[in-house]
Amino acid sequence: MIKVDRLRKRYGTHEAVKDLDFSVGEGELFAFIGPNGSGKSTTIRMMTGLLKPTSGAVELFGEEMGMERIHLKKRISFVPDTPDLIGKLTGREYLNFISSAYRMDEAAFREEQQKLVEMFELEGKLDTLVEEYSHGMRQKVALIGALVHKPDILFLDEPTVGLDPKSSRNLKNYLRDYINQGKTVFLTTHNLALAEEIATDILIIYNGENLAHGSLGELRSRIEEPDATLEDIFLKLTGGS
Ligand SMILES: Nc1ncnc2c1ncn2[C@@H]1O[C@H](COP(=O)(O)OP(=O)(O)OP(=O)(O)O)[C@@H](O)[C@H]1O
Repeated sequence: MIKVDRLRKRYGTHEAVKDLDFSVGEGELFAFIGPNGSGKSTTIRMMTGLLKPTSGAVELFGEEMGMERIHLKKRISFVPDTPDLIGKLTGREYLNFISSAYRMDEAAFREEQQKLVEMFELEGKLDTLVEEYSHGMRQKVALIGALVHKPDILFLDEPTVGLDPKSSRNLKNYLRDYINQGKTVFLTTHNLALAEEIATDILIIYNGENLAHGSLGELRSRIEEPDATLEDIFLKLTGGS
């Protein structure tokens, strides 16, 4: 579903992402973790065709991804770390806009929207202007917009930031079901407990480079601590105490 090949990004003289190589298959949840400024958002923006790589390539569904690849973009969703929704629309108008942009069947849209609105406890709040929503409510509407058309690949940059504990848990369960249906999820997060619980594959990026990659079990073997948590592994490999 995803293949990243020697991906690099330079901002001026700063090498933000250096020679990243990995792939993600169907039914996998790939957790991309790393300290602040390590290159996660830069990578995810290149993967979703929002930022041009300095060199290297990203393939989605076996085809090279790029800014103009609309037919690939139709099959994915991306929720950035700070979703920039249109403030003068209500939540309902925003979701209707998403539905028409993705040419969704009206009945399928209504049914899926209803499920997601219940999951995030936004009943009765969809007719409020987005600019009047709290940060968490905006995050929820952005997530509903990303999930409602059931993309084949879901890219999430820090999806649980701003969500209350119940919504975080509901999202976690939703993502688990989602990959069980053969969909693919690529997420960045500082919530290592969440990544430990649901990721099938984990990559730790450090200063733009692949520091470690594998399943939780493989990462535990790498530091020779069979009972280590992902937090233990992360801190050990990135030099934390
Ligand atoms: N538009 C830009 N121009 C110049 N430098 C940038 C730009 N965007 C990011 N950077 C730099 O690239 C590096 C990687 O940033 P990036 O936002 O990808 O990190 P991140 O891992 O997502 O961080 P965080 O966990 O804090 O969100 C940082 O050193 C950052 O300062």
